[in-house]
Amino acid sequence: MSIPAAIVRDRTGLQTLVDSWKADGATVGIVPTMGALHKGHLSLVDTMGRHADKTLVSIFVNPTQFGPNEDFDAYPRDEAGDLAALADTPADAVYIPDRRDMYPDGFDTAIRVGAIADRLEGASRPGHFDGVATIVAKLILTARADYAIFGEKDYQQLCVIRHMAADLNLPVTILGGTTVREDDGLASSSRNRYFDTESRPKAAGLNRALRDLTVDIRNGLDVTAACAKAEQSILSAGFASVDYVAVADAETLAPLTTPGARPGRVLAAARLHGVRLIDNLPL
Ligand SMILES: Nc1ncnc2c1ncn2[C@@H]1O[C@H](COP(=O)(O)OP(=O)(O)OP(=O)(O)O)[C@@H](O)[C@H]1O
Ligand SMILES: CC(C)(CO)[C@@H](O)C(=O)[O-]
Ligand code: BAL
Repeated sequence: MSIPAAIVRDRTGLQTLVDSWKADGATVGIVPTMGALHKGHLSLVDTMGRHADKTLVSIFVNPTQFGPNEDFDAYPRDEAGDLAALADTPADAVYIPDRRDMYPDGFDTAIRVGAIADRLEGASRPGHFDGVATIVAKLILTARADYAIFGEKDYQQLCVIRHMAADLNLPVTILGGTTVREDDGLASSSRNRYFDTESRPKAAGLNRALRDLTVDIRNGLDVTAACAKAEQSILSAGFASVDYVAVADAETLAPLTTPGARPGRVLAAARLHGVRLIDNLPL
């Protein structure tokens, strides 16, 4: 077992490393994460290894994307486990900055993406995507990344980042990675660690409801009725509350009232055992 060749903890170290890669003519791919790595993250690392000459994984629990009542303090942190998980993957280096390296005294800039960031997750988590867009732009630019990859599990995040990269002419190709799931359909997620043995089996109810929703929509059930049915199904599975169930345009995430006219996506967010889960599927 081998750990990734380099662990860098500040941006100067990262810039020196990237300079040496670029001097050799290598392309650089970044896999941004918040750690507590699981098989979903590792699939992104594998995919990046097939696109870029050098693969960089970043691990940083970004405070600016968490709301005041969210789980920033409790978010799982496991550096030793993460480094072990990255052994024998295509990761060439891991960037693990601290808060001061990322947000030095006087840092006072934010990127705000428009309508696509305001709906769904943006409505439930005000300011969330400002924090995501700002840190992702900073990571891409610091790493001089030719490629950056994000999972479809956080589908709106992927759309927001694509939008930002296009609007700002960032010289990077944004890749999407398909959602990796547990055997019962639950999307792999760092927050799944919060479940106990009683709540964990119930969590699969979110994906089940979305699968049924895609069938209902394809069978021509009215969108409002189909979403209401899915919401009821999530609650019946044992979830305490549902933030949203939506049928949306796959690119803009605007509500899709006439499915079939454009590629669509079904998305939902709900709470179980104090854990906020999200999931989505193509329509
Ligand atoms: N099951 C998955 N399949 C594919 N990609 C994933 C999966 N889970 C997370 N990712 C992606 O990994 C990257 C880092 O995500 P993050 O570190 O927040 O992990 P997470 O499991 O999504 O955690 P959280 O519990 O906070 O949602 C993001 O691009 C995210 O979309
Ligand atoms: C992209 C990201 C690493 C930015 O902090 C985070 O939102 C995540 O892990 O999905
Ligand atoms: N995986 C998305 C990061 C977040 O929930 O803040």
